[in-house]
Amino acid sequence: MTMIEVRGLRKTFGDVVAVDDISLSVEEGEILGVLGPNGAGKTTTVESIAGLVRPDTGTVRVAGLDPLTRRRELTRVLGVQLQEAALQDKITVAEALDLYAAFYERPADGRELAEGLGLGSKLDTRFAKLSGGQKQRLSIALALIGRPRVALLDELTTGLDPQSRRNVWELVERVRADGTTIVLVTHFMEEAERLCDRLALIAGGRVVAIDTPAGLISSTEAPTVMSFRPDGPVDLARLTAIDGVADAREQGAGIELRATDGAVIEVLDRLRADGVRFTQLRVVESSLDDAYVRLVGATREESEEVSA
Ligand SMILES: Nc1ncnc2c1ncn2[C@@H]1O[C@H](COP(=O)(O)OP(=O)(O)OP(=O)(O)O)[C@@H](O)[C@H]1O
Repeated sequence: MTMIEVRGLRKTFGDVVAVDDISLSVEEGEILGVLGPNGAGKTTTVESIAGLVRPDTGTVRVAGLDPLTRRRELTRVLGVQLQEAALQDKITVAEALDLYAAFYERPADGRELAEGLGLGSKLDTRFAKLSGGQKQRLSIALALIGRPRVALLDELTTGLDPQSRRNVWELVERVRADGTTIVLVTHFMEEAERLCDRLALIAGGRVVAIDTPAGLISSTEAPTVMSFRPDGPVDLARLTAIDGVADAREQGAGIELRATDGAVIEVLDRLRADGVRFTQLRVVESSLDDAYVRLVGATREESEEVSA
């Protein structure tokens, strides 16, 4: 079942096109990661899904509901964590959890949630006295306390220390196991790869790629990175002439190139045929980070060409 459906979304603020044309859908129980440069339109997209922003054109459905006209029903299915949590300064962590839990028929146990997020010792602390990372974790707890069918998490772990980040990941994995559908905006590739079933790469207000993390990595032309240190000069042109080899270059005392899996074997054959000996051979799969930079970089070059 499709839980979130976004079609032809466009939103401008004066002259700024925040979202140009975005369509995507998220299936029930799926975690969709949203990645992209600052100002790409990620938050505007998520806020449109939450019904907090009115799109200029396009449609949004969450569990079949239009977030703009069915707000009351939507609050029962949707949990939202936005970038900046704002609560009254004097409210304590326990009070905030109780207050939010009261909105829902079947809330999660607030204490348990707080414990899982490392806030167990902060239940009686007032909001104003929490650190930035603790406020952030409280906002995650508040987004999830209603056991929502759909959770929107914007910059889930930005500003959290490594241990807190891992606690949050484990919590998200438990929530996923309950069947919650999640849209998660992140700038962290490790987080995206670990938690997300699919990733939408957004740049310039458009989806430039949407696929599984592995699919994005292998969609690049030359997904393998090979490096070695030769014992003498190497003719780089002879290596780049091999079908499937891209970007052969000198890197310090060695050579680094990108290639398809098949081309790596041909490179080794060519080196042997040319009598080149080498040490420190490394062959690794290119990372999600590489795929991100290449896919987002390609759209930047395109838009520069258009505006040039
Ligand atoms: N309320 C607003 N008024 C004016 N401009 C806005 C408003 N909200 C967003 N924008 C602009 O729309 C564009 C997209 O912003 P958005 O917050 O959606 O980006 P983002 O991808 O979430 O960025 P980041 O990674 O920095 O959080 C930006 O150029 C931003 O300045």
